[in-house]
Amino acid sequence: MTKTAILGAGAMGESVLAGLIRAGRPLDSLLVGEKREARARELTEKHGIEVVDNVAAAQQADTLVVAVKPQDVASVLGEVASSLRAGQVVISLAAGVTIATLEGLVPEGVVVIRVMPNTPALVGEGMSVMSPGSAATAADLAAAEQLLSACGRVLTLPEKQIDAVTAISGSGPAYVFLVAEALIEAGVHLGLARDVATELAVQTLHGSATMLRETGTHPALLREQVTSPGGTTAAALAQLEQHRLRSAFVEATAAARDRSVELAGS
Ligand SMILES: NC(=O)C1=CN([C@@H]2O[C@H](COP(=O)(O)OP(=O)(O)OC[C@H]3O[C@@H](n4cnc5c(N)ncnc54)[C@H](OP(=O)(O)O)[C@@H]3O)[C@@H](O)[C@H]2O)C=CC1
Ligand SMILES: O=C(O)[C@@H]1CCC=N1
Repeated sequence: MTKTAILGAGAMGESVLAGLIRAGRPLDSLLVGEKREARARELTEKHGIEVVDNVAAAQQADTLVVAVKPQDVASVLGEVASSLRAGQVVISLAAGVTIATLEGLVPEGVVVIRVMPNTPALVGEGMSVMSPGSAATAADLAAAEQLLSACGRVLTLPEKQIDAVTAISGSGPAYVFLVAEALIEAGVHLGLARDVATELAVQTLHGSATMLRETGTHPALLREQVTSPGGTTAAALAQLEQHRLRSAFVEATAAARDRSVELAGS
């Protein structure tokens, strides 16, 4: 089996790592590049994974998943560049780091694929969008898709859409977790015990997402089914409309998209 190394096992890198392990990827086909001793020990204890330095990871792996902060991508790829060889695949998860920048940081012939994942990869329910670099073949893309599909769903889109993708699915889990938090707090405000409010909110989010996925019905129709004329839901939705929830999402995602564009220039 080919070897995959994850350089930078923070929130996103560890989510991908855990997703791959959960999907049954053999531990000896995975490596992590991590410079901090204590974190390396923690990752080995938690996942049973071999942790090495970035250069050793680059030498041993066929595919490198770069999951460091956008501002650290250049230094990490600079560190491993002389160990990279033609045909090796570099998958960058970094927001705002363009394919052109990535290709300028690796030797010619190294395949670059830019990916925007999200943290539900941890439980095999991630959403990843891939944009192929100029040297990527159909076989490289198929292999990357196979790797990422262990962590959830995968789409391939042109790079020009990646900033918008980042705003919707990359950052998206944070919006959903914020909604969960808000619903739980609202339940507590209404007098429910916190654990009860949490169970109600989490199962309602899970059930609603499953219903969207399994029925394929438009969310507006599903919302109408909940909204009895003159009832409780109509009263609540009127408040959410008055507080401009829809335009808050339009403005929030535009801000995320703009920040992704801005990161490309930094
Ligand atoms: N978090 C998310 O939901 C998403 C993140 N991303 C992208 O993933 C990337 C990582 O983000 P996130 O996980 O949130 O950030 P974190 O800060 O949680 O993770 C970055 C990791 O990189 C490690 N690191 C830093 N320098 C090096 C190095 N030289 N060699 C090896 N490891 C190094 C850090 O280790 P240490 O702590 O020891 O410094 C840390 O574990 C970003 O580029 C982000 O844009 C993309 C989609 C979603
Ligand atoms: O907040 C960020 O910049 C990263 C990219 C998408 C989600 N988290």
